[in-house]
Amino acid sequence: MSYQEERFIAELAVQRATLFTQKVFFEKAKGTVSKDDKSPVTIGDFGAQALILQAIRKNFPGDEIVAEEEASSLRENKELSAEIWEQVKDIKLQDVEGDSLLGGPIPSEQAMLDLIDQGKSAGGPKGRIWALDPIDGTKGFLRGGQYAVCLALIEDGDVKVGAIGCPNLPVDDSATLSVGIGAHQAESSGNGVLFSTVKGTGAFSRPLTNGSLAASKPISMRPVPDITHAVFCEGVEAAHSSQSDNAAVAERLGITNPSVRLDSQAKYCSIARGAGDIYLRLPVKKNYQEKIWDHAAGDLLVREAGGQVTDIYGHRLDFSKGRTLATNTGVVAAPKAIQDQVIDAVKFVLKL
Ligand SMILES: Nc1ncnc2c1ncn2[C@@H]1O[C@H](COP(=O)(O)O)[C@@H](OP(=O)(O)O)[C@H]1O
Ligand SMILES: [Mg+2]
Ligand SMILES: [Mg+2]
Ligand SMILES: [Mg+2]
Repeated sequence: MSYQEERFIAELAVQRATLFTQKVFFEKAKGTVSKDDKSPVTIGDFGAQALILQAIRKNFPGDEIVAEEEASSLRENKELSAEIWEQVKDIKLQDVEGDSLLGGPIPSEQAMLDLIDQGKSAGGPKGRIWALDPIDGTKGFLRGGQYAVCLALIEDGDVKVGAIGCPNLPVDDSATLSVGIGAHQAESSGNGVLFSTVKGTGAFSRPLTNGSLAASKPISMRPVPDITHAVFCEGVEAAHSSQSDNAAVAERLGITNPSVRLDSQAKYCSIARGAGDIYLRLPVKKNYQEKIWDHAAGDLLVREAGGQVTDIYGHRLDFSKGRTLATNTGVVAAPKAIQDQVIDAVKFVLKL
């Protein structure tokens, strides 16, 4: 199977949802509510999920979907639901054919809520399962930093297709990243990248547009002949990944370059295009299980760009265990040639 149709729909759906998130990004009030686990969700997360699930349901009605958000809190919060609908109802690509391929405008507020609730699959080892993170890095989104719209197709536990929209990453692969990117910078025309990949075909990027897809170009990780010159990409939120253990691993490897800190799967995207080399996500809480939607697309993108992605023990991420990576702990992503060296340093620091 070539997955060309899946890839095209995924790219276009992510592009349209990203347009929506950008609109919310520049609003002062983002309709933030706190979920049961105390993490934030916004108008941007809910709306992007509705738009992408509409596109999947229209084009691949038999597939299952594992998505991060659900609509129960919105059904009780009529005001927020109405606000989201107000923002979602007019979203369309300036490409009539493409927009109708995705299902055109969502017909009603009720239809929007029902779409948001279409992502409750339990996941697992069999069949075609889409994994969606409508906004990854919601805290970055709220801070005015990096965030990403992430979609992957998993078939029989194996990631086959990935598409990631990063509205605040520079189009230029080698541009230096500013982490505390403000609304002013984010609005500049040089930002907004759509990454995509199909297993066995390499990794690609293109500028995000508000219409049809721009031309894509292949990307790859950069060679690291001397590991002491490598650059880490790591998270901003200290509660999601241990920054002190990360620093200890860097020291063990002799790396003195400062880390590039950014929220979301923009970290996978950055190392996949050679704007950084190593991404470590070292556990903070002992029993935290990583979510499949936080990693599926990025895992394939990095591997297709010449990297390896494992957990802290060196085991490949296993997307067949349900909604979480239940058998993995943490993430270590690096160019293939140096991955073993990085794992050795991680094991040393974490005393594994
Ligand atoms: N204790 C924890 N350890 C690791 N990841 C966590 C976590 N608590 C929340 N997360 C996840 O971290 C993601 C953001 O990652 P990062 O810090 O790399 O930007 C969040 O995605 P969302 O923003 O989609 O909720 C959330 O799923
Ligand atoms: Mg979240
Ligand atoms: Mg996420
Ligand atoms: Mg999210």
